[in-house]
Amino acid sequence: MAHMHKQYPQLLLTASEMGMADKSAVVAGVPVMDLMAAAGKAVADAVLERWSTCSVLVLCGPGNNGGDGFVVAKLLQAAGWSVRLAFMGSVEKLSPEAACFFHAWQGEVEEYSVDLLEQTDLVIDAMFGAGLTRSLEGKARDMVDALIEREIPICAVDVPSGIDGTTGAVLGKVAPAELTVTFFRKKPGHLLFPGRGLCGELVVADIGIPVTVLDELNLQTWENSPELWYRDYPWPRLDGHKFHRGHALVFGGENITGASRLTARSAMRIGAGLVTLAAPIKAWAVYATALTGVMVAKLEQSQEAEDFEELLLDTRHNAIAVGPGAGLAGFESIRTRKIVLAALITGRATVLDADALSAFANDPQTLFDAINGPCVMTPHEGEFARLFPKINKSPEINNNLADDKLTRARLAAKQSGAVVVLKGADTVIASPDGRAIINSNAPADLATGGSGDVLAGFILGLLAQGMSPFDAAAAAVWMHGEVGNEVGAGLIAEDLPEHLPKVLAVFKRQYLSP
Ligand SMILES: NC(=O)C1=CN([C@@H]2O[C@H](COP(=O)(O)OP(=O)(O)OC[C@H]3O[C@@H](n4cnc5c(N)ncnc54)[C@H](O)[C@@H]3O)[C@@H](O)[C@H]2O)[C@@H](O)CC1
Ligand SMILES: [K+]
Repeated sequence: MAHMHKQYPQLLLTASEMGMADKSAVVAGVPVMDLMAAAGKAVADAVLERWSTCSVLVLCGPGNNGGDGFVVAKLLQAAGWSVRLAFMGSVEKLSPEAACFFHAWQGEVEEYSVDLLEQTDLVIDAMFGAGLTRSLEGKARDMVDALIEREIPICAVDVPSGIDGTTGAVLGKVAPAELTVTFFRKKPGHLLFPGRGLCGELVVADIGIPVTVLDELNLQTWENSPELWYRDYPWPRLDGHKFHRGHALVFGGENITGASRLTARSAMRIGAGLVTLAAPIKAWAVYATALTGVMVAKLEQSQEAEDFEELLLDTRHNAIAVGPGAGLAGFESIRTRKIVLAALITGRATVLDADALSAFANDPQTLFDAINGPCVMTPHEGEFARLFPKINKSPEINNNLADDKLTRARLAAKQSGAVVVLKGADTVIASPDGRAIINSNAPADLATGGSGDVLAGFILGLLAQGMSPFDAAAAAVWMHGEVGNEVGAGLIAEDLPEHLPKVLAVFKRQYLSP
């Protein structure tokens, strides 16, 4: 990710970072009046593009989000729409800019009342944006309740009111928008659930903030996109050789053999030159029968960990995956731990998933202490809670107001020394150095058994080809989402590696062609 430049459109800004960007824009000579006028115009334009003339109610709040609302109201009225405006707050407390646009509105200013919704076809939600600090109360809350109940189409300014733009948390209740127009850059709350599910279509509008303001901010959060890592993607070289493409090693248990097979096959599909699956002797025949391109190594009974260590003496095994189907019952748990530690002590690139994480639930520190090389952990929420029990309760988590996935993943990466892929519909990939990526292309179809085993395999395959753990994790998560979209409804985990070539072909055409 050496090429990750600050001005990439994928950068995400928290509320305070956005505030700093606004200030820098002003210092650079763009007055707040201009920013607010541009913000309001962007919203009005987006509305005019999508809806035909109708009765619109603009709900303005006490801060600058309301200021944007005054601008929208005036523009829609100028376009011939029937516009009513309701304002909550005191004019004296408005910022000079918002006050100026308030006075420019020549129509009636009404009080908040749910009766206003009677003859309303469309609502502009300019109640609260980045300045929201607590749950909505009183008339604003009543209005939101009524909006939820009546299902009137809503266009939200910046964020649907009640969403914390930094975390995606809902403070109180939120009426879902059909369209959200935000400014300059997306905010994490547009991509993290529950916020993401309430934004509807998301438009990012340029309001005249110069991109150079980003240089002054130490921004560390991006929306996942090939733009972030395609330059480091390990395409096979024409003069290459399978040995240049790495040799991945996967541990497979004896009870659930499908999981590690999916991992191994997925590592091959994404381009690992060779993949060996090491399996206990009891299950060896199952693996050997089922696998063709993937090689199978035998681990003798009750010395599986020792045999695995011996395989690791061969330094050509340059990337290792442990977890899918590794086993947790009785002695299996001890064995899984031994195998994980044997992998980590080599300092080679390692993916830890599923049982490899749960096996350390009682002693996470031993795992974290052993991580001294490139390592990617891929917990889902359950595994995360087992491995990082303190993080879910720590005060950094937005004063316990929100289940802030971004902060949790970052803290976990820092604490463990591994790249943490906190899985879900809004998977977060966090690096121990503080960088984080939110993924946004995964369809719901991916929530199916074995899907995580495939993801572990994609990461493994990219690590084997020499990609750095943060890049490999981001690329694999993105590919996983794309294949999910490619297969769509009816998807089963087995489909994922099989449809990957189609996704790779499109990706290659888009990002590798001259
Ligand atoms: N700062 C700028 O330069 C720009 C800001 N813009 C707009 O300004 C917004 C941010 O403006 P503000 O920082 O004024 O924030 P808001 O407009 O979101 O609201 C802040 C006000 O609401 C109050 N408040 C917070 N939570 C409340 C609650 N639950 N109940 C009642 N009152 C509550 C605060 O005390 C404060 O008075 C952005 O979302 C965007 O829409 C745009 O105009 C573009 C330029
Ligand atoms: K809003």
